[in-house]
Amino acid sequence: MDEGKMDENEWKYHGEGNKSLVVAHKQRCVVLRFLKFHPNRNKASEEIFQHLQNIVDFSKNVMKEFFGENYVHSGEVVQLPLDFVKQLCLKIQAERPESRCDKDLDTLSGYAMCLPNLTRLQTYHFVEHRPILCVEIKPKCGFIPFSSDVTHEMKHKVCRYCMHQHLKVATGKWKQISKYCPLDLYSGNKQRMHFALKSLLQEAQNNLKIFKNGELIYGGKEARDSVTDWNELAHHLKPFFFPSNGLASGPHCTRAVIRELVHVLTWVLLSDTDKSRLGTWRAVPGTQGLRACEASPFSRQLHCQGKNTPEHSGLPKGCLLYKTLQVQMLDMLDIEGLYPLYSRVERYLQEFPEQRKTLQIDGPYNEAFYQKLLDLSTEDDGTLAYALTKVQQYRVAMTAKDCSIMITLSPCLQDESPGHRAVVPSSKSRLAFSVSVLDLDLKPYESIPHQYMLDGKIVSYYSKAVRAKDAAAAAPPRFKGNEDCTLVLHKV
Ligand SMILES: O=P(O)(O)O[C@@H]1[C@@H](OP(=O)(O)O)[C@H](OP(=O)(O)O)[C@H](O)[C@H](OP(=O)(O)O)[C@H]1OP(=O)(O)O
Ligand SMILES: Nc1ncnc2c1ncn2[C@@H]1O[C@H](COP(=O)(O)OP(=O)(O)OP(=O)(O)O)[C@@H](O)[C@H]1O
Repeated sequence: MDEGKMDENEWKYHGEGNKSLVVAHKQRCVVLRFLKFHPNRNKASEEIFQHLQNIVDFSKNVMKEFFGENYVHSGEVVQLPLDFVKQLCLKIQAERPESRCDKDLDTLSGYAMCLPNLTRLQTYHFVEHRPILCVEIKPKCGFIPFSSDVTHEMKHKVCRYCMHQHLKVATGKWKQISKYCPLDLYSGNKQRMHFALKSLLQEAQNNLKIFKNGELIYGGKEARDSVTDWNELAHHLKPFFFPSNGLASGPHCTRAVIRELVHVLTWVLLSDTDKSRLGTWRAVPGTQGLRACEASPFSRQLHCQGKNTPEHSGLPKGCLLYKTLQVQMLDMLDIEGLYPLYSRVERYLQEFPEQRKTLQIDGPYNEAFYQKLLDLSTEDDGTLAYALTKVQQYRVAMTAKDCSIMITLSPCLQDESPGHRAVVPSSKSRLAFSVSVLDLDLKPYESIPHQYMLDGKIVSYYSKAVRAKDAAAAAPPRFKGNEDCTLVLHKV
């Protein structure tokens, strides 16, 4: 990329999260990722450069080690002409979702990250002229805390995602509770994974997006605009999964296409595409914390039928879900066990603020930082060193709990050899695929008190909601439902 000759018309709005905004090049397979800030809270250019460089270093020196070379794309920091950034900001403003406009793109520093566009196969060159489908999944935390520091009994039964759903619906972030439960997706059991993926397709929230040829075609909508149109989706997907046969349109075709998509995604998610030496790295021995979640509709349905939830069938050790889960499990103490250790570090820093740098709170995220994360002991010897290691491991685990998995699929042309690319042996079409992980920015040290507060809020809201539901179920029949009420009114 020639940073000297940048034209905003060659770029288009691609997407954004809470902290960054992404634009994609119209011809080439690259994106620019800018930081966002609350209005009037812009930082010094040097600070922004350092922050972005830290993101790149953390990705290269830490996350690549944990996830494996193949899955992580670290990108590089680039300096852009300020005029280009300002024009780009104006050009894309109208396309930004309203709910994200509380923050503005950083137009003052001129720094951004340049990354491969992961919604296209990772060729990093010019756009390939063959259709490309990309499914982005933000799977969230895939285990139930196993720490003995957990005080809320509910946290041993119901996963955080399922509990959080209730609070999110109550606060209006989403319209309805999703049937998706991360524990089903991470179970490695095909039946449970199919259920999880179908649930994501029914209620995408911010956990599922589908792109076709780099354009968003499904998900990524705000609560008020989210309409699940499977017929339209199936129309987009049909050429990928049923390229030659003449499946008619209509509900039968829609179901067949969705089923095929779910099967292919499950196959890809379970495939071991990383041959790096780190395939067997484990945060926690055995299957600790991997039980089913009581709130998952899949488990509840089986429970009603008097059956047990099929246990996880075990994720293959090289697959991205397995690696993500292992990194998430660096959170061995849960926020309840971690918070007192954070307070220990915080007390030390209050007394010796100049030590912040030595302790590598804000980087550098180098080999030494990575090595310290490998100490998995949970014997608290009362030292600052122990507390610091657990705090840093927690930050890394939280990062893995919030990352996204990108799966790209593209049909192999007839008689074409896939070359170095892995292929889904789908019966209807041969699809070359690649898998990668994105949004691996280390969570800030400062977010720990917020995590602690939020955890309490999620559990107490959920417990209250469950109690209210139980009370309603136990109430005399005339208070039970609308029909009963109507009858009483008729009598009057
Ligand atoms: O706390 P959670 O689980 O709600 O996660 C936040 C995400 O909400 P979600 O529940 O996925 O809708 C949230 O996503 P949205 O902005 O809601 O799309 C962010 O990813 C946030 O991370 P950060 O503060 O921007 O670094 C996430 O915050 P962290 O907890 O990962 O810091
Ligand atoms: N390299 C990439 N290639 C293609 N699309 C990308 C890439 N990086 C980000 N995106 C898209 O942009 C969106 C926002 O990016 P990202 O998740 O990094 O933002 P964020 O603000 O850090 O997220 P969060 O809300 O989790 O903090 C992603 O969900 C994804 O759809």
